[in-house]
Amino acid sequence: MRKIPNNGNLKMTKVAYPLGLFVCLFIYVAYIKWHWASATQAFFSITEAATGARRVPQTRSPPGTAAHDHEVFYGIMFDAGSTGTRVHIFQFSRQPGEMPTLTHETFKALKPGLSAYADDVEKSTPGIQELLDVAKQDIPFDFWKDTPLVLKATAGLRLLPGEKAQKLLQKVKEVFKASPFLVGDDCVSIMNGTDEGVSAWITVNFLTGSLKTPGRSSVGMLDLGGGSTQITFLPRVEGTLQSSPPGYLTSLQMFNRTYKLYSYSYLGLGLMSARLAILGGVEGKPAVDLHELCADRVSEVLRDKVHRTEEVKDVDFHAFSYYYDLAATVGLIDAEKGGSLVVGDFEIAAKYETRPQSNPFVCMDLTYISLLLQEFGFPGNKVLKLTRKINNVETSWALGAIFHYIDSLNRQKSPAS
Ligand SMILES: O=c1[nH]cnc2c1ncn2[C@@H]1O[C@H](COP(=O)(O)OP(=O)(O)O)[C@@H](O)[C@H]1O
Ligand SMILES: [Ca+2]
Repeated sequence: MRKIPNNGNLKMTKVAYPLGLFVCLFIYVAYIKWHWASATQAFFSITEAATGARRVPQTRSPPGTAAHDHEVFYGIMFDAGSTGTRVHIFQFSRQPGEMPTLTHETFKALKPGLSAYADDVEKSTPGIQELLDVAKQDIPFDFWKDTPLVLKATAGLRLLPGEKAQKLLQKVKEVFKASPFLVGDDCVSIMNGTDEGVSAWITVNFLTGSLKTPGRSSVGMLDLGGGSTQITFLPRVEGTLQSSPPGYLTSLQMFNRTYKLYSYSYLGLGLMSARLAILGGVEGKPAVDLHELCADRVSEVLRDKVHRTEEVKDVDFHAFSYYYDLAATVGLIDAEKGGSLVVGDFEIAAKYETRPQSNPFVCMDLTYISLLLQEFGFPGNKVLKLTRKINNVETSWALGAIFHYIDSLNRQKSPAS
């Protein structure tokens, strides 16, 4: 029997050291990789369950974004306003480990508002169906069942008797439940006025970039609807916080920050409700100076209704809805692009409005806007930005509200986070 030379042990040692080192290295790398993967997975799973996020090739590339492997998800928000119902279909994209970004919005509006069907709720369904069809065409089939569908109603339904409003919401809920989208029990509701103002503030500040950039100063927002009007801004002056009556300050938590906002919604001071209030008291005598007569009535209607803050003079404000529409109607801004004006322009335009035949309300509407802004505390030389869209997205409360809704879905799925 041949004896195996003993230098085998030496050879084994020579091989074992590098092998052992390699195995250790392998285990270390595998551990790091697993640890990283489970950490990021935990982050994704929060939103994955709630929003149906999944990895797909990009369907619509936002400008300047490479079509990488990333998640896409959608959210549908119906705005049941007092003068019309609108659908906003939002497409979001998220790179691994990053915050979602809004990549596209599809928008469609119908008139009249839901409250017009208060006495015949069945008639409300074709319009809702039509807007749902827009969502079906816009969102790829695979995403339907994971896409949250929500309707929030504003002043029109707030002003209806409770029972009538509930019947309308119940009808919408039936239609939503029969749709292929993700529909929770809270899918239709009347939004409170503060949430409406705060959501619109979130929208403009998200779209102008101030929410993402700490330290960048925020902008205020002014929304003038048909039935109600909102003013929201982030006070910087202690006096504003001290002097605000109860119900005018609200706390918002967003992207790990807490904002103490001044926000108020005036129900009944929307443009259409103001018209009713103004005209209700006009006596049938011929007007000598239409603007003056009108201004007197508007002043009466607004008397002691609006809280004034000194600080609004110093905050940059974006104004939309009827502020925008009226300014565009009389040529103060470009109807497509929007623009800036000073508050006093509304009064000048009201005085010189010479087309009462073509639009009998213009003078009154401009006067109302002018006096409303003065009541808020804006001086005539205050510059306002009038915006309908920022980066191709509608400036409306809908985007802020879908953020909030998706966030609450996530928290329901993952209460510990
Ligand atoms: O998403 C939107 N994009 C553009 N304009 C909008 C949008 N939402 C509401 N508006 C505008 O709001 C005004 C009507 O207000 P609305 O019907 O929402 O009343 P409400 O807010 O008092 O319920 C109109 O000037 C309409 O053009
Ligand atoms: Ca509105």
